[in-house]
Amino acid sequence: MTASTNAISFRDVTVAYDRRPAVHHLTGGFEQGGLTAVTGPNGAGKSTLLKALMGELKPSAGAIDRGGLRSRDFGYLPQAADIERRIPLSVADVVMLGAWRETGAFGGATRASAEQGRRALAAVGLEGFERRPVGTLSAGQFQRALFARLLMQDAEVIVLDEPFTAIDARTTRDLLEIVKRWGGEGRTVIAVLHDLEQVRAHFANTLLLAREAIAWGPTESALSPKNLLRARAMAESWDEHAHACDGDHHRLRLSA
Ligand SMILES: Nc1ncnc2c1ncn2[C@@H]1O[C@H](COP(=O)(O)OP(=O)(O)OP(=O)(O)O)[C@@H](O)[C@H]1O
Repeated sequence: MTASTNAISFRDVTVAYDRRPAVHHLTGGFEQGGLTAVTGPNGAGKSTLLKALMGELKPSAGAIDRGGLRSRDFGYLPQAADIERRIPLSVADVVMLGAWRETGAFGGATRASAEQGRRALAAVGLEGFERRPVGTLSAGQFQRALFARLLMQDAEVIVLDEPFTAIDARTTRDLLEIVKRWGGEGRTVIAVLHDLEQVRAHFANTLLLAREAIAWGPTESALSPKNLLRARAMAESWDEHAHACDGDHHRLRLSA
């Protein structure tokens, strides 16, 4: 992968909580256009990596080059648990939030954006749900509404954190089609996923993360049995009380 084909590059990036690295000395790039999966064991730093990419967390070392992309070029769907669903918003409200670029922070929906919102709801199979409070939706329906919002955002880079976790098979299938369409349109999609069969079937590139990169490249080779074993071994030997990263280039301290 050459630098010129990367939309976003990481150079020796470490992201730490209380000086304990969750992502450690990560170097590599997300290819421009197409689908890249981020996978790895629990606690591997996948969500942390996305938060750093979105600018929500600041690396304690290294640099992220977003290749001139601005924050408005990114559409981000955090993990379900991170999203507050008890606020009294309707499905239409949630979807129209994706149009803020056109409507402005306090502007009302234009006729064009309202029509776009209806099309987005239809695309995710939620016609007729406009007035429903989001709190009354099933998990799958809520995820569909959030995908409709992403459709409205029309972002160049779409960042998804476990978009199909706790989502029924039919919804997963429908939303996966939208993800594939985004890739086909030349958008860059970066998705944290646990289902390796899904990754192998639909994602050309994969970052296999175990706090550091085990592999980052074409999915077939990134998810080789050898790499998967190594990722698991790394996870089993993580010492949650590991020493703080002192900025050197050693790997994470592993317990004996
Ligand atoms: N806000 C936080 N404060 C302190 N430690 C955190 C925080 N968020 C995550 N961590 C720790 O950082 C490490 C990486 O967490 P992260 O959520 O990024 O992993 P993940 O790969 O997304 O995990 P999972 O697959 O379980 O969602 C874990 O050890 C986790 O406990």
